[in-house]
Amino acid sequence: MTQTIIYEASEIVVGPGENGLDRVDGGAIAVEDGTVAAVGPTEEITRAYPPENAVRAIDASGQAVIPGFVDSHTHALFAGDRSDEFEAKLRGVSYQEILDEGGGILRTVQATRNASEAELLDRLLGQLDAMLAHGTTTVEIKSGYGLDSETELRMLSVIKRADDTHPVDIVPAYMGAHAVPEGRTTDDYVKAVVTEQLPAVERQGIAEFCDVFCEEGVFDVEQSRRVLTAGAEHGLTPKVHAEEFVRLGGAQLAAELGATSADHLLHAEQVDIDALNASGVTPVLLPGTAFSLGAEYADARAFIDRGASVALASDFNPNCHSPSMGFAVALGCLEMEMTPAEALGAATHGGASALNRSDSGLGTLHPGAPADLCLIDAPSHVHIPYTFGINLVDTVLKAGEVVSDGR
Ligand SMILES: N=CN[C@@H](CCC(=O)O)C(=O)O
Ligand SMILES: [Zn+2]
Repeated sequence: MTQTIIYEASEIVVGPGENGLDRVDGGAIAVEDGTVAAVGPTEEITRAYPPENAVRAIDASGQAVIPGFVDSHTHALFAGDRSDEFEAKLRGVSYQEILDEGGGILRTVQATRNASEAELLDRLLGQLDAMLAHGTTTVEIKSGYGLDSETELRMLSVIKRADDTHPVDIVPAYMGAHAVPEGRTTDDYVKAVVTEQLPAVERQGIAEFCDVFCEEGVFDVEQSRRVLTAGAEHGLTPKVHAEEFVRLGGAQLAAELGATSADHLLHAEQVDIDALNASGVTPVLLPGTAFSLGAEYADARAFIDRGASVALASDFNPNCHSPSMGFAVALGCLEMEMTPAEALGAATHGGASALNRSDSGLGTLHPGAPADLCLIDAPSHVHIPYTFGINLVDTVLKAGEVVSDGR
């Protein structure tokens, strides 16, 4: 028996195709065993999969169906509250001035070290509820607010427990090299990451990726190379925070190491784009960060026009306090000259490639892909950026099961 059939949708966004993003107007989608069995025009699909024979039949008249968002870059697990820094930034204090005075990441580190595992889990589950309600069905979450073995492992353990209990799939990334803890030199701390934290992270066996903040005043290219090379020796795939505030060389490092993604890239140049393309590194663009910092946006057109398949992610963190992928899509269109189809593709199958998960069809609704999808209260995907500031996500299915009913 067909598990679920969704029919009469105004539009179904299927995934990348010959002309960009394939869509079906007046479409239906059949789900069996948690995956997409068939997608196409309603008449054709309902003939093969009659709604009366399905366990669940959803009339999607007036609604569009899109793949669930794949948010490939977040720091969603943290304690504390940095809304006062938001006000300071509005008064003109810079992100790096705040960090230099022990605020920013270092303040979240203090709060996270002081939080119990139960408190952290409770907080993360709340964030995941918000993400799911906004249509995110897969999210990458980094550690990096511990900066010592004990708290980094605690963060990863909380990420795993949340993944085990919450419908949103979590991809765990270790980011001990997120900042240099107070009282340590950078080289001394890199040594601790390489000789103490990484072996412990490997023994724990939760993290899949290793990320580093390659940035002026944080970790330089050589230090970042040491962290990522050691991470790879401990079984972790590299990712790089690159060219966020200045052009330091993180993108070239990502290309050299064959990283899965290079993220931020606000100051990347043509040669960096070409190097990333040549090495198959997915560029992850984070417009919410530029928006909240009042910074220049990454040049999405330069990437796309050079043939890169970019990802858009939320970068949800205490400095960019929105987990909404719909908002990232709106910024992609309104501030980065992306078309709605490009932005939605970047937020779905683009995210899957930034997490090494394209092979499963994640981020698409092609037959065989996981049935992770959202019904939205609008007739087409164009309404997602067009109706910025409003959450259009109604029902969400994860692996074919209804996990959020839009209420
Ligand atoms: N740039 C470094 N890390 C985060 C910010 C984390 C924070 O400010 O707490 C980012 O990706 O934007
Ligand atoms: Zn980040």
